[in-house]
Parts: sequence; C-alpha cells; structure tokens
Amino acid sequence: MLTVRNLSKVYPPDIQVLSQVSFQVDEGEFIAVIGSSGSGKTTLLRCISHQEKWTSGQLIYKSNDISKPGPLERFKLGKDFAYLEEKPSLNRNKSAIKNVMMGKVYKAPLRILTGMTSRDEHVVGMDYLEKVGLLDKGDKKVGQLSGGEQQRVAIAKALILGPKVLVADEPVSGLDPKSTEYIIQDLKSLCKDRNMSVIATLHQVELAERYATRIWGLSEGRIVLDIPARSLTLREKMLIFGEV
Ligand SMILES: Nc1ncnc2c1ncn2[C@@H]1O[C@H](COP(=O)(O)OP(=O)(O)OP(=O)(O)O)[C@@H](O)[C@H]1O
Repeated sequence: MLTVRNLSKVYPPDIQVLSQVSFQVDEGEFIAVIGSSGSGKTTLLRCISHQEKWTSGQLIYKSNDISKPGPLERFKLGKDFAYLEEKPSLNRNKSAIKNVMMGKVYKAPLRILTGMTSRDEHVVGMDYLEKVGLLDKGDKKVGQLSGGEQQRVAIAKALILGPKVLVADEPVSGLDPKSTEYIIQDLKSLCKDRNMSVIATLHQVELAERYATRIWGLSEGRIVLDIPARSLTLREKMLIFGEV
C-alpha cells in the first residue's frame, strides 16, 4: 500500500537526520518504531505523514508516485494519513466530543466533506469516542480527563475522517500501565477491524515485542532492523541501541 524509497532528511545547514530509508507498509500492519533518543524516530514519522518536507526520496502510495504532492494529492494525503503528536493539542476547556469534532483535515468541517448535518456529525463523533471506550466521557471537559483518556480523545479526533494510515509519535508516553494497555489495544483493534495501518514510536521495547506486528529499529537515521514482531535478541538490541 505504501512504499518509501531512499528517504533522506537534512536540516540546514547540513544536519543529516535520515539517510536512505526504505520500507514498505501493508494494510492492517501495526509497526512499532524503536530506537535511541535522537535516532530520528519523530523526524521519520513526520516525514511519512508529510508534516515535514523531504530532502529526497520517493513515496508510492496506492500505486501512485506522490513524492512531490500537488494540492489535490496533499488533500488526499491529509485525509488518508493522520498524525498523532506526542503531546496532542487538545482544547482543555472544551468537551471531549467538541475536541473530536475539531478533527478536521485542511480546515474543512466534516459536513462540507461529507454533506452531513451537525447532528449527524455529533453522532459520528460519539461513535468514535465509543471506539476508544469514552462514550460516557463525551461531555466532560478535556482538562478534567486523565492523561490516558486525553490521549484516547486525540486518537478519536485523528480517526474522524477515516484515515488509512495512523502515524503516532509516542502515543503512550508518560502513561500508567493500565492506560498504556488500553491505548495499545485501541490501536491494535483499529488495525484488525478497519484494516488501518499504524506506525507508532514506542519507547518501551517490550510493548513493541508484545503488541506490534512488525518492528523497525532505527539507529542514526537508518532502519537497521525490519522484522516481524517478536522478542528481540541481545544482538538485535545492540544493533539498535548500541550498549544495552
Ligand atoms: N528542526 C530541526 N532542526 C535541526 N535538527 C533537528 C530538527 N529536528 C530534529 N533535529 C535533530 O534530528 C535528530 C533526530 O531528532 P528526532 O526528534 O527525530 O529523534 P527521536 O529519535 O525522535 O528522539 P527522541 O526519542 O528523543 O524523541 C536529533 O539530533 C535532533 O536534534
């Protein structure tokens, strides 16, 4: 579904962060990206989701070369790719449902894109909150929700336009084990039930080993390991992290 060839990213004047990164992503995969701090994980995710310009490389999505997307392709990419930041920007003073409804691409309200009424939109928003187990918290202000619940609101917000690929930067960072489990299970069922692909950075290797379908190990801006998820050997950990 998605093929990237030789993606490189250089920040001015000459900070090479990603070097010749190549990979393929299939529908329904849950890919965990692991690597040391500064290895380029966030930059990779931001490049994949077109939050960041590429210095060079080729992106083939659904058989179309969209390495240099025009306005129409950008619109389509924005709809098909959702990017979930490490600290999602939610409005703490607004309710969970209102935040979810703000999940719109290219500033176009859902109803312009789909012809829905605002009432239909509300129902759809609640549907997404239900998918992440927050149906009963829809009217609560986001500021009154726990960190894990806020992250789930952000996931529902990212999902509202039905992306095919969800790119999530540290979706469980700073969360307690129970919230972590909830969120990872949410992401996993999105892959399974909706055939969506998830690419997520995870700091805890055990989470990647346990829940992902595939693991990418990043070191100094290169994918040094790309394997079906399983317990990593010491040698593989050394390859990714250096000393372990
Ligand atoms: N806008 C920028 N300008 C210059 N250098 C940058 C910029 N953004 C990131 N970098 C550099 O790129 C490298 C990789 O950063 P990135 O945030 O992608 O790493 P990371 O693996 O996500 O790290 P962490 O796990 O600490 O979040 C770092 O050395 C960082 O300083």
